[in-house]
Amino acid sequence: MTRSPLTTPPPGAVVPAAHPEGPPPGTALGSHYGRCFGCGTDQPTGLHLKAVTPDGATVEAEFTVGEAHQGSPMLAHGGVLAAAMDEVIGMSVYLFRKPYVTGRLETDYVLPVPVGTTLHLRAWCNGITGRQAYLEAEGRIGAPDGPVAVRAAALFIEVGMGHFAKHGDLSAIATELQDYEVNP
Ligand SMILES: CCCCCCCC(=O)SCCNC(=O)CCNC(=O)[C@H](O)C(C)(C)COP(=O)(O)OP(=O)(O)OC[C@H]1O[C@@H](n2cnc3c(N)ncnc32)[C@H](O)[C@@H]1OP(=O)(O)O
Repeated sequence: MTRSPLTTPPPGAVVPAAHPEGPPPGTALGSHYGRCFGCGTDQPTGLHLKAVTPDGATVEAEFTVGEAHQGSPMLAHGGVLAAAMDEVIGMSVYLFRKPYVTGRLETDYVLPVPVGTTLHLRAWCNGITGRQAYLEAEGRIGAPDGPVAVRAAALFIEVGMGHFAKHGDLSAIATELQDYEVNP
């Protein structure tokens, strides 16, 4: 991954262990919000990511590129692929049971991804320091050990629940985010 200093964990950043109250290894993660473009089942043209955590601290997911995800004829749009990386990385940092949002997302596009391809995604945390979480993901074509088509590195920033209350739909937040710790 070609990573900038902004997405590279500084010395002292710690890779967290699985949260004691997090999902056990092998758990399917489901959708965190029905209308989410990344994982929501109520979003017809969304990505419909299907995710599982193999160890409580990382995420593996599948995304099948559909007709609605094209940029050029029968090839995936780069922004859609970035959205898939954002989503799987977001799912992985949420395993630590605090609310985070994407601050920065960097993407390397390695291979074109035709419509109909199932991308096997994997995301993991390289370290957390203060409110900053440094994460990475990759997407492989056709199988978990298939050729790498896309890589991403990200900086996620921990926010209080007030972030979602101030900027989003407060009534939906109560049901969607009730599992996470509320920051002071
Ligand atoms: C299961 C769930 C899956 C979800 C997957 C999808 C995730 C998403 O897509 S989230 C939506 C997209 N992201 C957003 O909308 C975020 C919009 N941005 C914001 O709200 C704000 O800029 C926010 C919250 C990131 C930071 O603002 P704020 O809380 O005021 O913190 P701020 O003081 O600016 O920054 C905190 C630290 O992070 C650093 N930082 C913040 N943003 C960045 C950035 N883009 N690049 C580098 N550093 C940054 C700051 O420099 C600061 O560092 P330090 O503590 O060393 O001074």
